[in-house]
Amino acid sequence: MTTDITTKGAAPGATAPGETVLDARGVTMRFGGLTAVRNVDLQVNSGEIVGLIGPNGAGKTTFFNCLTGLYIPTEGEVRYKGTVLPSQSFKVTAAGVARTFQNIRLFANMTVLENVLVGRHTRTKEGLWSALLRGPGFKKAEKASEDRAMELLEFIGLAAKRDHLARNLPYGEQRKLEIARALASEPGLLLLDEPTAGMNPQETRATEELVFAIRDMGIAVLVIEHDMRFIFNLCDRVAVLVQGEKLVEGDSATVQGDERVIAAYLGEPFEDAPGQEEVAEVEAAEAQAEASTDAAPRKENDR
Ligand SMILES: Nc1ncnc2c1ncn2[C@@H]1O[C@H](COP(=O)(O)OP(=O)(O)OP(=O)(O)O)[C@@H](O)[C@H]1O
Repeated sequence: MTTDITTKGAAPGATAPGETVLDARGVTMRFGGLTAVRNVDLQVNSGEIVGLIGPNGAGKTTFFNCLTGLYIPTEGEVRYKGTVLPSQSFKVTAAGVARTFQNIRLFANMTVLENVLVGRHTRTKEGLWSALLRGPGFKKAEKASEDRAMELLEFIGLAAKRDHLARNLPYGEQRKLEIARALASEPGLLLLDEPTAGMNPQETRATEELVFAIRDMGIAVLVIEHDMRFIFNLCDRVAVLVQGEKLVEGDSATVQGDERVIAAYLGEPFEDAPGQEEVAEVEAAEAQAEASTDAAPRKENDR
């Protein structure tokens, strides 16, 4: 892991301890007749890493999109540090909520450093176009921005590759660069959508450390991930979405042991051998089924 822990001061968007950073209430998102997210409440507090898990199509990304202004929820309200979030994504980023995407969305033909600088556009007066066109305003503010961008690249371990084109980075480094770009907007809350997708175990482990380091800088984190080892190692709290609804929320041990979560998502029914009561229950049910089959007249096509 190349994360430079010496850069680990409080981040500019850091949140005071004990503050509720994200407060989503009754969030519902319908697409025509399909309810992708139904009446979901979720809070993230300062200093927390919260996981959002669930089967494919459960509504996790749709919920993220409702938090970040990509979708306007059909019902419900999303507050960031007590204020209702605006409905446009660039305003949400400016308010202090940054995200990464399931499918990497870097500027492939820009350098590593330029990608991070673009992420800073909500924090510079010059704005996105000036940053892209390198106009006079941008030149003036360039030094301070570049220093901050380099700090972030040091933090994620990509400083040595500042001049490489983003498209030439290995996949795991592209994912890290996305995180650096999100951090460049100085968020108080970072939303990560499947940050370890496609990573090998070493890269996943390094990402775990990176997320802990981000949390330690005072940035709250909400993360969607299918890698359960990653989620249960990392998160203070985990919420489980199934068919758009929040099924369970709790610490890792509670969620891992919840039979509804096992049945709907984790898919490993029992860690231990079934107890005597369960064996007796199954035997009784089998005996009853056998008796009723013998008694019932068979239908033609059962033969
Ligand atoms: N823009 C959209 N228009 C219509 N239906 C949508 C739209 N976006 C998502 N859906 C549907 O909403 C449901 C939830 O999708 P979503 O992508 O949020 O699930 P997910 O939990 O993130 O899945 P995965 O783990 O596979 O990424 C799915 O049935 C999906 O097809």
